[in-house]
Amino acid sequence: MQAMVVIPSNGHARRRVLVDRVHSIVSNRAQNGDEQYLVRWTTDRVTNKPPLSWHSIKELVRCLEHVQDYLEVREKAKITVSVTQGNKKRKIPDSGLECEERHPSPFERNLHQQNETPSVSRSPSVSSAPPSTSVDVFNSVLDADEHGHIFCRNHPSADAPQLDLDTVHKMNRLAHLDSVDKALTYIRNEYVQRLAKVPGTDKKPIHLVNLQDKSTPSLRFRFISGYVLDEERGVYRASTETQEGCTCLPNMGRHIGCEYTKKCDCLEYATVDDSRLDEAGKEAYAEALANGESTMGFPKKFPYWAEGTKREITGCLVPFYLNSRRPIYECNDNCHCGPFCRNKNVQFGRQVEVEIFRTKGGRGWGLRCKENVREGQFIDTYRGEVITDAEATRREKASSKAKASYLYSLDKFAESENIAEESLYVVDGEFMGGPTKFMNHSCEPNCRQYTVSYNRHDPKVYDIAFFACRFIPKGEELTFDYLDKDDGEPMDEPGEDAIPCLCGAPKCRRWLWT
Ligand SMILES: C[S@@+](CC[C@H](N)C(=O)[O-])C[C@H]1O[C@@H](n2cnc3c(N)ncnc32)[C@H](O)[C@@H]1O
Repeated sequence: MQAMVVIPSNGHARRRVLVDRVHSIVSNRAQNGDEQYLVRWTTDRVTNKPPLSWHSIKELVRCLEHVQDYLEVREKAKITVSVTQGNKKRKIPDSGLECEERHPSPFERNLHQQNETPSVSRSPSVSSAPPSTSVDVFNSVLDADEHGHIFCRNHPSADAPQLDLDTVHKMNRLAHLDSVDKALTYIRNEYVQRLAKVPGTDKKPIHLVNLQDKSTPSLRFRFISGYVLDEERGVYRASTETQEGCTCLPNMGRHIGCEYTKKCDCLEYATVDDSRLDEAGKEAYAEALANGESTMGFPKKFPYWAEGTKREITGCLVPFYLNSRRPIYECNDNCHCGPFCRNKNVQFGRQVEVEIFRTKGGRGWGLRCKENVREGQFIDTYRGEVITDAEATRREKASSKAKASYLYSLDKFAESENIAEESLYVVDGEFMGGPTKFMNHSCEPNCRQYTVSYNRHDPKVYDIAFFACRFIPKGEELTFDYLDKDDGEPMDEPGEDAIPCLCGAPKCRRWLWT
């Protein structure tokens, strides 16, 4: 049962604004040394006077995504204002309205500079509530439930002070003068806390550093450790029955088990190692290829350096794979070879301590390593929602070309398996994914993306794994070539809305996307 209570606007530390009912944050102000934000509550009415109330940042700890959205709009509006000063026209944040330069009215000033005694929202059900001239709650009244969750009633109150959204947008000119540092710190701390909960961070942490400005990556992003398939729109993996495991046994030693590549079923589609074929073997292989037959029984290229080679390169990609675009087929959970099989690597996840950092050159956030990385060492996979091609096109159209793109097509086997473009899947790492979301493009990259499959019979869902293509010293930014171009391969002619590349490499192709 929810209790009708009077809620001090900067009340008890445990009181929290109920995030499910919040529409957005629409303003900010400084109040008695505290930072406050104007919450616009959801309502089923179409109105220019929705429920609004001021809250201390402490009460907004469950709504920091909304606060961050507001601060982003506010920051952009600040830039717009400074760019357009001089022609006396201003773009107003959020509303898209333009207004002539004007001075705030005394009412607006009052809204922003109130510093009277603790203000109180009025509830008709609380008869003892003192009459108040407070303007902390507008167009409605606040309630709280027994858990201290504050929410606004979903019907108008003629009793409450009135405030419309146009006035809020106009008074936001003053909001730009007030500090939002506390909110920025809360947002950053929240992000850091979330980073600490990402699976695998106990062994290999993910850090966050920003020496450029006070921003934090979006809190709307969710860290995930595996793909999230959009099953509602028909995205599925091939059935698990097709995910046959191999019959190699564990701990059989070098050149036995999966490394005895003639026998490992998982390597059926891996590249044949023709350097290990004698004349008769070469002939048989040519015949198998000509007849489109399975190459099972021929020795295959094993993807990783195995034990017995130098300890420091064990587990790294061998040059054959490193320098080619060949898919890597790893063993899977149905295999008999067990967890220590040397053909299992990427599936265990990130092995490198990384840092998300704000880049200097206008490329937003980037990712760098906190330890030296060896040539051929696995770094991490790209994660996200797996969506249909149609859904990816819809999302792409809905956002501008200049906006950061996080879409990654799973088209490796399209040609060989004759999969039509519209049947392909796409990984979208914008709203959920891993730290590789922050890897920027370079025309001379230090990492490269590889296809890693755990089910050779599923050409539509596989992992995209990043490996170092050369030694990367600790602290260097991790980059890959978004277009996966070969050295010297030219770009298409840039169109009108082509995006310039800011990688700064000597051999930069100049365009990120043409
Ligand atoms: C996958 S995101 C990389 C992370 C991104 N920097 C961020 O802050 O979230 C890709 C976007 O980063 C930016 N970007 C990456 N590499 C770039 C480059 N070399 N030049 C310009 N922008 C780049 C572009 O906006 C691109 O759409």
